[in-house]
Amino acid sequence: MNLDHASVRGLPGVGPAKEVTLAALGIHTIDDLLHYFPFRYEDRRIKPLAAWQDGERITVRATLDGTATIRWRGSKSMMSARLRVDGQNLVLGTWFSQHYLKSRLTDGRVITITGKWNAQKRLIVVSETSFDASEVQRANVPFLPVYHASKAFGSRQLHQLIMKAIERHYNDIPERLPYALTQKYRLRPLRDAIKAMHRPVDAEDLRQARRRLAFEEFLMFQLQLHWFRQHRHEPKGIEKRVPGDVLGTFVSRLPAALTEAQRRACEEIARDLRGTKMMARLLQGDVGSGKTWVALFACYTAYSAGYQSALMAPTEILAEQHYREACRILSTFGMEARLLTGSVSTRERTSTLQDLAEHKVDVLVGTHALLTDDVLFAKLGLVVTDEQHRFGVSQRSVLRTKGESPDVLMLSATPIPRTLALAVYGDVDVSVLNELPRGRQPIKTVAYSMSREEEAIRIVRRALAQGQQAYIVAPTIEESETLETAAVTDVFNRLTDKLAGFSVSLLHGRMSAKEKEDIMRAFRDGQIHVLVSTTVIEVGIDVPNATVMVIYNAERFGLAQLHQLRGRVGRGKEASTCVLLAEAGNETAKARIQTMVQTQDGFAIAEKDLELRGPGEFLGVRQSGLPQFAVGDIVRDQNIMTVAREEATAMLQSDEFWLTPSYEPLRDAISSLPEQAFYRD
Ligand SMILES: Nc1ncnc2c1ncn2[C@@H]1O[C@H](COP(=O)(O)OP(=O)(O)OP(=O)(O)O)[C@@H](O)[C@H]1O
Repeated sequence: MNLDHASVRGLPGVGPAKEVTLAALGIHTIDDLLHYFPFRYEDRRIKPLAAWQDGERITVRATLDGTATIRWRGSKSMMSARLRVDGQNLVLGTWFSQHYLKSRLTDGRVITITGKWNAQKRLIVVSETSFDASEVQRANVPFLPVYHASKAFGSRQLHQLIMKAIERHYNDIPERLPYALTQKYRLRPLRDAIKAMHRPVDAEDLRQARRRLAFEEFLMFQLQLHWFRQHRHEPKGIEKRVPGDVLGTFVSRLPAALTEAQRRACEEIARDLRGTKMMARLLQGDVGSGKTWVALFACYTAYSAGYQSALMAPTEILAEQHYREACRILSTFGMEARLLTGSVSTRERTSTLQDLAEHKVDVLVGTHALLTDDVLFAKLGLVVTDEQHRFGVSQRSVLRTKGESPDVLMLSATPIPRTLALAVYGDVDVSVLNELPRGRQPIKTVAYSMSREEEAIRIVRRALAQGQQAYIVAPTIEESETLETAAVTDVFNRLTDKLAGFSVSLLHGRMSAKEKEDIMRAFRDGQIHVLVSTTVIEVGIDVPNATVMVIYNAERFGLAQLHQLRGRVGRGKEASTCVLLAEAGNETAKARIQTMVQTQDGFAIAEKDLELRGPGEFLGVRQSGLPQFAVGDIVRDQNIMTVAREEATAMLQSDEFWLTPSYEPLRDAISSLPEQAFYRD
């Protein structure tokens, strides 16, 4: 029986109405149903009290000590009872709106409950209660699968239906991987893996099931990716005549020597620009590693071959900073740099556009203002985008159409693991700046509870007394403006009082570009001592005299963001401090803060962040272009991805793959590929 085509309609209990509700979940065939995997599992293994973590959902056998009491608030009830767990330990059980259970909660009765543990109050907020042996047995699975379900079709009901489908069609579940491969990597048969996903016997069972399914998914993905690349039209780049000593000339005019990593990246870029292939290179640098100079080198190289460059940044402040640095470094070569943002005056804009078209401008720096139709280059040969994941997919490609196959350099201050880079950006080459310019000192990071604000302020005051500056950041979402400014204003008002005698200023997303720029400039020039800000300072601001960073409600930020923020200090010769003020949170929140305290390596932090938050959140964007997998996790399962990649490459080159019947399912999968799947830009 072909499960791909078998409707769920044939399953016991599924009539026309159920069919519709299942279809709403995207389940049409039995194959869909079998592959509708839980999005998480509830850990139902009974653990001793000592192993319970605060905030964790736990399952435990408990003996009632006394009877339950009920309190009412309006129509809502709260029922409490003392419970004995693990022998003699007493804890409190609380049931919300479940007063109907009261008559069954009798003194001395043994029950099995599942609920959330509050360690401080020694209290379990109970969500499920099992009274008799059969109920307990039913509930007694080590991992309870939880499915994305609908009101009409609950998670539990879905689970039952899936188990029925497995029972009935176990032998119909086909094998898609050839035997040789399952043997080589000791992968279990697909049917066993599917069964284990829906009802794992233990943790190892689940692990093996996930491994098998992730392998298959990744292999398919890689096969499709490679096959597609082999058949697509490779855009040809334009060979640039770059003088042989281009790097030597560039370096000779710099205010300091390049780091080894910068030098390597520059060499790679020069090689790319000389080549016939269009450059698609990702420059990944940890905070403060000096990406700008490398980007400017790329512009200089394009210039030396007679081409113009465009450098696009996600915010005005950052574009302005790049522009200033471009003027400082590139003017020594007689290069003309111009700035184009939303706040450039019409007159200036008009003259810039004219000069651009007449090739009097060599580097155009700006925000997405560069993308408008009337921005026309005479001879655009290089496009540099900073933090390109902040731009929409369509925005990124517009800039490229302004030249004839221009080379592309993407800067990223969010270090991401290599596998992820490959998955996100596809076929790019990667240069990594994993080294800081000489003379930098490590940043001392401390985590305080919010109640220790005073101590943080003392650290700020000490730095100010030595003529240094400080950043204070309060949590916000750039877009939600009313809330944000209120929070920042609060902190600002308090600090203005407490730091009397120093100049304290406020910076937030609602200010005009001009206001922001004025404040940043004043801060850069040392006229402002303390900058209280929202995350608008997040990207790229470079003020070496700032040595203290205090972050309020640090638990609300992602790790990558905290790392970015912290990277604003420690950019000069003085020692710097970062204070994370955080509310005590759950384990994940604590783990995040600890990671920040322990390491300053952006790549290590990025991996941790991905592990704790998931890739979508890490990049902060839904449109990140990350491929979604049902089971595999591009971060946690990086090794599997690497193996799948190698296998896919080898497979496509082997006769066996193209000729042997056992590879047929994989061959079929390749040909059913929608092409746009790989046009990311
Ligand atoms: N090789 C070098 N030696 C000394 N200083 C350098 C070197 N390269 C860059 N710098 C300086 O280091 C500072 C940080 O460089 P840059 O702003 O390019 O960092 P970045 O990689 O963009 O980091 P971030 O993403 O944190 O902004 C700048 O002041 C820059 O002038």
